[in-house]
Amino acid sequence: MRASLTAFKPFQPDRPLRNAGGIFLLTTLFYFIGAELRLVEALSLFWPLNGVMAGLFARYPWLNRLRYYAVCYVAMLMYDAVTTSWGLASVLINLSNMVFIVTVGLLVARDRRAGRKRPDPLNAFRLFNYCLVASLLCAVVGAIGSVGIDSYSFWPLFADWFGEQFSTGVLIVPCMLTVTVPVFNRAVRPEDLMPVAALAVSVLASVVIGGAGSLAFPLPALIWCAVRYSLPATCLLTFITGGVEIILVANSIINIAVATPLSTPLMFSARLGIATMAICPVMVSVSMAAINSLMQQLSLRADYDFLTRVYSRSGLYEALQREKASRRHRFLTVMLLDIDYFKSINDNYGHECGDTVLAAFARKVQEEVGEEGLVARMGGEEFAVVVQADNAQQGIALAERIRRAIELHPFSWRNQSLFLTVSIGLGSSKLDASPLIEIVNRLMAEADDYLYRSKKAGRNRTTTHHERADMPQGHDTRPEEV
Ligand SMILES: Nc1nc2c(ncn2[C@@H]2O[C@H](COP(=O)(O)OP(=O)(O)OP(=O)(O)O)[C@@H](O)[C@H]2O)c(=O)[nH]1
Repeated sequence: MRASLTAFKPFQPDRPLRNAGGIFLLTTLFYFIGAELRLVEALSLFWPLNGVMAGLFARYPWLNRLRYYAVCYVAMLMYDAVTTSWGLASVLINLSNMVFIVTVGLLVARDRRAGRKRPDPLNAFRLFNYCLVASLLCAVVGAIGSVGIDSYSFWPLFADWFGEQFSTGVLIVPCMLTVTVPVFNRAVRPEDLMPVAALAVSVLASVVIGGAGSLAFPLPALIWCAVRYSLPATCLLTFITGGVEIILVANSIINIAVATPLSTPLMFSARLGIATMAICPVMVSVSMAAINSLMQQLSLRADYDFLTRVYSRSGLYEALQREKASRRHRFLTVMLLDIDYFKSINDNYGHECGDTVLAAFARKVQEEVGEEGLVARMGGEEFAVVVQADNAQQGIALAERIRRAIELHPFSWRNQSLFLTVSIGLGSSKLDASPLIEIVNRLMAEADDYLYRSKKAGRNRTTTHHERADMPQGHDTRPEEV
């Protein structure tokens, strides 16, 4: 179910007709929703269309084409032609919607071209400013267009247009840019729902207590959501909270002016307050996303070797710490692998070739070891493999498999095939009650000793303390060498 939802892509660069159809349908749908929320004949209480379409054009940069904007505009005009008697005023009013959509769409597209894709706090703040600029421009055109069909003069209309566009834009555009199919990595626990519960309680408190300050009641709960949930979830919850607050204020269910009746300036102030509040959780959430991604990068950098993508020395010990509980087998084998005459690769083909070969070598070893063992780069051209097995022979057989695989593998470098060999020293023992790290350290020293012997005996071989009788069939019979 999730896979098919993820695979579904409503807009694609090479499907112009489908894109145009999608834009037409979405415009009509959100125009309908906005029109249904109209308090009076003229202006809507909550107008999601501009935020949704601006977010759509911002999310899919290839939609930033005159023809797609035209489809959107035509859909609005057609809706008005069928449902209102605004006549020519509709041309100007809908042009104001387009001003908002195009301004945000183009400004975000410009950001993308500048390579600012990552969710960082500055991007969130930039988005806030883009909505501000787009709302001001939209309000000028919208107020001029509305003067003829409304009893208000220009400035109250301008304030209404601006407040409405700005608040819905700030609430909806981040949502549109981040919305994804949710991923639940583990079962939802009751404590995971606490921030949402706190949010519901705080909105309820706004209704019960009332007054201008009550609009800010959900802020701490929203910040809690930002810390606990993902960026898309935070944007969605912020949007829902802001939208609900606007509707509750407009219907006097949240009474922010106990003594005076609801008027346009009051609504203007409420919308601005909600929009300003909305930026806080989004900024906290993007900060959290940036910190988490940095932490992940740092721990990856520490745990994995950057060049070869296998564990680093410290990463190996971290992984062993995690493995300590699972002793599924009786034996542990530690191998040290050292590429033979690696210096000559650097000397003959250059350091870049040496790096490429090291990465390919690590990949090949990892491929042979599979999921069963841990591969780490201990430094330079020396690697370690740690595997659990049912007996010592399994470890020896794996070492020989790796050695043969490397010997036969053509490492390619600029249309040439280079062949390498590897010397392996091996230590293995029964798993006893000692801590795993202690056993590994002991076996590592043993493996190092046998690696030295492999090198000394002529390289391209595996050496271990196991007697010939213990060795798998078909093996070399040199004493102490497999
Ligand atoms: N390209 C590249 N070379 C490295 C890296 N780390 C270590 N080396 C090189 O690996 C070479 C190791 O050389 P030696 O220790 O003399 O060993 P060897 O040439 O492999 O010979 P034996 O181990 O005795 O078979 C040195 O030339 C190092 O500069 C690396 O990250 N990238």
